[in-house]
Order: sequence, then C-alpha cells, then structure tokens
Amino acid sequence: MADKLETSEYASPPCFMHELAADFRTVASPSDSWRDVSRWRIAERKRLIDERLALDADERQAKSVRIAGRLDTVIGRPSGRTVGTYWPFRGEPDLRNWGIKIIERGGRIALPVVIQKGWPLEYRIWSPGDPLERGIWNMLVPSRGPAVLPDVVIAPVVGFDDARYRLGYGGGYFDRTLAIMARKPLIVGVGYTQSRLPSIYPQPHDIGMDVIVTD
Ligand SMILES: Nc1nc2c(c(=O)[nH]1)N(C=O)[C@@H](CNc1ccc(C(=O)N[C@@H](CCC(=O)O)C(=O)O)cc1)CN2
Ligand SMILES: Nc1ncnc2c1ncn2[C@@H]1O[C@H](COP(=O)(O)OP(=O)(O)OP(=O)(O)O)[C@@H](O)[C@H]1O
Repeated sequence: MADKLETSEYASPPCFMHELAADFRTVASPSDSWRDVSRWRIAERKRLIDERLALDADERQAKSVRIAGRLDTVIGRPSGRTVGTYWPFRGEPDLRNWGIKIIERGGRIALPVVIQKGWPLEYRIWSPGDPLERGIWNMLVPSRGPAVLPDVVIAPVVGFDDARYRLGYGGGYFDRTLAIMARKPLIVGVGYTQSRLPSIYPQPHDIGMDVIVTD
C-alpha cells in the first residue's frame, strides 16, 4: 500500500498537467483505512510545508495581503465581533497587520493556545502590547486571558480540498476545539492556492470549513 501512495513527479517542471487533471498527482487513493490516510497525510504535510517555505518573503507578503483583502469581503464588518486568528509560523500567511486593523475597526482578536497536548485549544484575547510567551513547540501565545469563544475562527491550512476540508499539522487541535464549541463560529480556512489537494480523504473527526480563502 505504501508504495502506491507515492506521488508522481515529472522530470521537466514547470508543468501544467495539474491544470488539466485535478487529481493527476495521486497515483492511488490511500483507501479508507486511517492508517493509510494518516501515512499519506504525513507525506503531504511535509511536501506542502516545504513548498510554501520556498516562497520568498516578498511573494509571501503579496499573497498574505491578497488573502487579507478577501477575508474582509468574507467576514464583513468586524465591529463588536471576536476573530480568532493566529501568530504565523512555518510559512503560513501573515495576517498580523490584518488583525490589528480588525481591532482598529472595533473588533477584538484572540489567539489560540495549546494548553496541553490532546486538549482543545483555548482562545485568548490579545492586542498589540500585550505580553506573548513561548508555549508548546515554541509557539508565541498570549501570556494571559481572558479566554473567549470567537465569533469567527481563522484556521490556517497546510492543505485543503474542494469539499472545504482542512489538512493541518496533525495535532487535531482545530477539529477538537470546533467539536466542543457551544456556539458554532464562522470557520474560515486560509492558505495558498498552491496548497489545494484533490481530497484530504476526510475522516469522521474532520470538520469542514465554511469557506476557504486563498490568494
Ligand atoms: N499559527 C498557528 N498556530 C496554531 C495552529 C496553527 O495551525 N497555526 N494550530 C492548529 O492546530 C494550533 C497548534 N497546532 C500544532 C499542531 C502540531 C504541531 C507540531 O509541531 N507537531 C509535531 C508533532 C507533535 C507530536 O506529535 O508530538 C510535528 O509536526 O513535528 C504544531 C502545532 C494552535 N496554534
Ligand atoms: N474531536 C476529536 N476528539 C478527539 N480526537 C480528535 C478529534 N478530532 C481529531 N482528533 C484526533 O487528532 C488527530 C489528528 O487529526 P488530523 O490528522 O485530522 O489533524 P489536523 O487537522 O491535520 O491537525 P491540526 O488541527 O492540529 O492542525 C487524530 O488522531 C484524531 O483522531
């Protein structure tokens, strides 16, 4: 099975095959078994993260600005609302300036905190000037609360598919967090167009995004 999961490579990039056949890259689907899907996801995460880390700073910045503009259209007026956003790492779109504009326009932003491995995330209100500290995996997180339930959750994707499922870092944090939220927020996946996959082979625990915003 593992051999069949290998992705095809073409010898002479740039290649436009992907524009012709949406699923050209997948030689065989990783069946329904979670073990196979899980192994396939590990390989795809690595490929997609390496691919976006290869973007140069200017390209990433330009893509982030385009994503931010589209987010405004999707979300509408931020006034009086709490937007759960994120502090970028591993080449994710940088929406920090956009987050500051949310605050200037009367909204609040909150950042996710991994309290403990295997637990849901806690969102904490943050504004520029509030202290951040290094949490688990060296991620920057607000040092203190208050903990909130966001109205909108911006979920950075490692990969996404046409059915609006998200491939993340593999911790299951967003799925676990969204599954227990008393009031369902608007769930917005954000990522690069290049991170689109024909399918992430969604499993029962995977929660679809309401919308995916790309550059
Ligand atoms: N910027 C940002 N912040 C975020 C998320 C995100 O996707 N982006 N998260 C979205 O969920 C949460 C963090 N999720 C994470 C999940 C796994 C790993 C990680 O490095 N995992 C290790 C393996 C860990 C293990 O199994 O022990 C690895 O990939 O090497 C990092 C963050 C909360 N904060
Ligand atoms: N609601 C849930 N309750 C318990 N475990 C869950 C839940 N949702 C996901 N998980 C577990 O989390 C693990 C990782 O799942 P998955 O591969 O979908 O992560 P991901 O969405 O890519 O990661 P992340 O959200 O951290 O970026 C799986 O083992 C899964 O069983």
